[in-house]
Amino acid sequence: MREIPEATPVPTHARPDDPGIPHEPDIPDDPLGRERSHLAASRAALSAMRADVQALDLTDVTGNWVNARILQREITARIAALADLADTPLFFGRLDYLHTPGEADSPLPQPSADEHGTRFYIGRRHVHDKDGDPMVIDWRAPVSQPFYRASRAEPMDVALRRRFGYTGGELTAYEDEHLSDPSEADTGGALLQAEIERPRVGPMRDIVATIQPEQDEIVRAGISGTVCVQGAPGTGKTAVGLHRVAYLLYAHRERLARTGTLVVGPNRSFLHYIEQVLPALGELDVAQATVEELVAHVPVRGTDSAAAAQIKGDARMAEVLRRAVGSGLRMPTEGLVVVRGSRRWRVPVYELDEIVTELRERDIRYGAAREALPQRIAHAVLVKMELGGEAPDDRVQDAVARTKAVKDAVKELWPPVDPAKLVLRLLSDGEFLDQCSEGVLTEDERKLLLWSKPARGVGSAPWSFADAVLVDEVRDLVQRTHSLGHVVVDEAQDLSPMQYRAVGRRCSTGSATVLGDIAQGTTPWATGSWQEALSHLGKAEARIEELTRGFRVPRSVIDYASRLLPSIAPGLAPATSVRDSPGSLDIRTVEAAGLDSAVVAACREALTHEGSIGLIAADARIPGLAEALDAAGLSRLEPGEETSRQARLTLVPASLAKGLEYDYVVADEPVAIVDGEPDERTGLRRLYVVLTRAVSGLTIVHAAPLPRELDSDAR
Ligand SMILES: Nc1ncnc2c1ncn2[C@@H]1O[C@H](COP(=O)(O)OP(=O)(O)OP(=O)(O)O)[C@@H](O)[C@H]1O
Repeated sequence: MREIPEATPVPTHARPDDPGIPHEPDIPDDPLGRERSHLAASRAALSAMRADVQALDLTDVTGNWVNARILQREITARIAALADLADTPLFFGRLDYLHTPGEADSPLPQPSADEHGTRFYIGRRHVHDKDGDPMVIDWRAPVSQPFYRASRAEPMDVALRRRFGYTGGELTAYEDEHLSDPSEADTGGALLQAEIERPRVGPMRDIVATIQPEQDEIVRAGISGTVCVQGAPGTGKTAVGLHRVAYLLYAHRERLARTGTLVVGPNRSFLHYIEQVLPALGELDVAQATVEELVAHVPVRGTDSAAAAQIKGDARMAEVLRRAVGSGLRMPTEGLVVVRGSRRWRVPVYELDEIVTELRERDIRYGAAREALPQRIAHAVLVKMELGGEAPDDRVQDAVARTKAVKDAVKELWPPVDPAKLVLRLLSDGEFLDQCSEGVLTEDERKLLLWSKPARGVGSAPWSFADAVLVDEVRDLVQRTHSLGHVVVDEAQDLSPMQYRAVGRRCSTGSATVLGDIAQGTTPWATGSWQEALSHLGKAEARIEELTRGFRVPRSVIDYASRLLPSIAPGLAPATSVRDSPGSLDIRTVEAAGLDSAVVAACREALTHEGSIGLIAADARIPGLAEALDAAGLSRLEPGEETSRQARLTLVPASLAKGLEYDYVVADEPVAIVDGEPDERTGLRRLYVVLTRAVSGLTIVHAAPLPRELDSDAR
């Protein structure tokens, strides 16, 4: 980070004998020095906390080795969580309250240096001294909230908000806002601005020091409701989603430890990119998966045409599958006889009919009903036994349920369903498909669904990703999918209705955070309305929030990319940019023969700047550009590979650019990016994604004319 001069002189109420400041013999009398000694004392306290945990003797407290191992694992995790990371400052802010929080009505007139509890240092984790008094407060604690939300208009009882600036782990600057002092002017926040504009190297980092009020509202929203965030590129959706997970794990740790949390992202390189954020916030117990991974019940080796995938992803398929699952159900045509010893017990057909009808009408899973059926039949037998003077107990009922007669009847009336085999039959057997989709799908749609050659077995069928989602739906119809406590779905605009259902059943009893941007939807089934998407997710009552303040893309670049909005998402407001620097936008027109070498030259120039570089091109152009870079001796990374100071250039196929960002982006031949998609709107949306990945500058290199939508006169 850049060195920032001290923004504000000595705060009036900070004295060396303040409670938050260690009582050391040589306490510096300059404010920065005092803050540094609080940092040093906090680090010492943290290492004492760590040493305490390390010194725990488990021999007496654990009765057996299983307990000992569980405890040991927890302790190892706790020790790891208490590590003092050199490059993550222990605290980044300070709040001085006017009154002791929780006692807002208390008559304390001014923040007093003698009052404990009025001053809080805000950091990534809680640190306390040997007496248990807090030295650093977790950013997620309620007393930290005003750090993010308080304003001059609503100071939330805060007298002073101080932000700290660090250079290479050293506390080098601070900046104050006296929120309750009407005479102080708004200084704009140079530290905040510098932190936001810091160049990017390596994976995504946390934004815990600079979360903005509108983001904080989403981060701290209650766990019981689902929140959906429509956000323009770079407005912090991904960052907000990850911080929300960290917040929920803090506020509802026990509940979520039991039920689990999951982040769903569009692809592995995206998940690699965000992978470091939660551990940096001290949260390790969060699963990450793509939708493909969630539904990996069959080996996917086939692909669908866009038209076929669209139908397979249509919500109407849920009804087709429901019918398919129920297609094997039979009503009884004859009674059943159970032989026990010398006696025979008969369940007449009308009684079986009643049992089956009652089970069919109940809202339970196919598999659960199938498990209940033998017990119901056995119970009917038991009643007869009692009427016949016998006194059977529960074991007799179980034994009756296991008799061949009952098992045969169950197989006949309620046959087992193998989800993959059922979907295989649906996609191979035209008659069966007709029967299940009567009145739901058109003739043409059915034709699109059928495989050109019926598949012989589950192992060899040409399963596509969309088919795997169908199998997942059937699995859920047979047996309820386990629901997690909270699921975050990023880039959600690209999910099909059937994929929403797949994600939704994984949080059916929990809640979700849905993040996306309609303008960045690049699948043929991309959602046009969040309301509709949320109803497929099973969360129609979710709250929808919109973010438009962009933290990534500089003004000149976002204004340019936003020229595409009227064609790709007419209803959406263009993003603004909070970045002070207007950024650089450079559009170079070259001869077709010189395109590759001009692109290489642009990359070379970009490498003269600090930070990461992304060369983004249509997927079809990637092999050629890889060769050109190799020939020029420029080393390149694959998306998802970590950038370092030595290797900073990533060659990114346009199809994988979503969610990623680079300090400088070189965009190759926009028209090729548009033409790489099945239709023009999708192509322009893909281009919009590509043009909005840059943090500091964008260079566009093209030989073919640019799409006319980018031409300001054509708008
Ligand atoms: N409050 C903030 N302070 C500092 N940086 C921020 C803040 N909010 C977001 N950012 C940064 O802005 C960049 C964009 O954020 P993020 O990737 O979460 O946006 P997004 O809305 O998911 O974008 P996209 O739609 O393009 O995927 C990231 O580098 C993120 O760290």
